[in-house]
Amino acid sequence: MASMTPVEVNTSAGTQLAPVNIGTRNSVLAQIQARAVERALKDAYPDRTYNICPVVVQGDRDKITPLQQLSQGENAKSLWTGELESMLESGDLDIIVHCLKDMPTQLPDHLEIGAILEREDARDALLISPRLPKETTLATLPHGATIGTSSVRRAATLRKLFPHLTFADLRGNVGTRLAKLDAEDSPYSAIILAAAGLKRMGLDSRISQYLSSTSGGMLHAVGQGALGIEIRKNDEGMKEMMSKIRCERTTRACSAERALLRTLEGGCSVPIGVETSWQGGKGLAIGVQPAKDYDKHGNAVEEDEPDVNDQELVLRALVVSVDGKESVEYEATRKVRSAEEAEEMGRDVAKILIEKGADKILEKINVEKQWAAKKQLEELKAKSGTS
Ligand SMILES: NCc1[nH]cc(CCC(=O)O)c1CC(=O)O
Repeated sequence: MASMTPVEVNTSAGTQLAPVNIGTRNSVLAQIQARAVERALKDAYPDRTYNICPVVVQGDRDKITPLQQLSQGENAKSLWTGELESMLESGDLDIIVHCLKDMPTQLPDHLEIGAILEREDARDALLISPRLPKETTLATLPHGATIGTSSVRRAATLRKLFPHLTFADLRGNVGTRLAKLDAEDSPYSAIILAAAGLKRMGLDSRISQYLSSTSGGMLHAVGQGALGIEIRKNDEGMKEMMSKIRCERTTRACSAERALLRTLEGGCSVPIGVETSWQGGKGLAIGVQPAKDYDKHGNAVEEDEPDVNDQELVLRALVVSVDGKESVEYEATRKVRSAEEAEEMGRDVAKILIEKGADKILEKINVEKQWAAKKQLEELKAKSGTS
């Protein structure tokens, strides 16, 4: 089935290009995202046909092993993307739709990001147990309240800012996590999820507080809220199609974020938070202008955007220790005229964070992670009766 260039198929209607096979995880959210990409492609190429192919991946199958251990070492790459990437490499798929946040910063040799689409809300969101008042925020949660999250970044940042809160693991797709929050005997007072996923699923009415540097002091994950499309490097046909649906502003911002993460050598499970915005342009050189403005309901305010080349990218980044006691933070502002220049900015900000002590924080986390993995392995062996 390998199709490095579009295959021509003979039908009664004449010669036709083969359908574009779109790979996706099989969760509800993943399939909504795949349909959004299909729609964008259909708009640009109405004459092509499209096939959405949902695939069950390892990360969705294994719900027992703690995420941090699952994503150790070589597993880190394959957990959410491995099976789909094999199908892309073999030609069974032509593109894979990913949450950019779940994509490793280093891709397999023959694959690349073909396009990054316009970003949905990049922020994290706080959702409150139905037992608590809807207007509850991080700051007004009761002392000792338990927050459900499996994200080291989210827990570490919140430990730093809200030491009165406690944290417990919470896994599963968005629907499962909401059900666990709402359960009568739920151990959680609140959970934190990406606003983007909730908005895509039409569940944003559940959000009690949108979190950002100016609300709750939370920075989001690298690439959060954006979709990344993976293609084969040598697939010129797909490259051409991708160029019609990419978003330059999002591509530059996320390129800076991903280069920062790559330089700090962090996987998706390390406590690095970022926030990017664009400022200036159109004679608005004074005054910060967020990448998107949001009204009081959390909806993006549409306005004429200035030319991205007239603007400056603001990149803020935070590295925090797991206990929340140590952290380094930095913010840079720069004109970036291409994705490559944005990557350079990301690397430069990473170097400054390292100079400020980020390497020591990350080194300690890696040592602790290896120790925890070793301990877990020993426990498993002891349980199964082998030595
Ligand atoms: N960690 C899992 C994950 N990966 C991407 C999203 C959805 C948001 C996005 O597109 O970035 C989520 C869920 C969440 O963090 O709440």
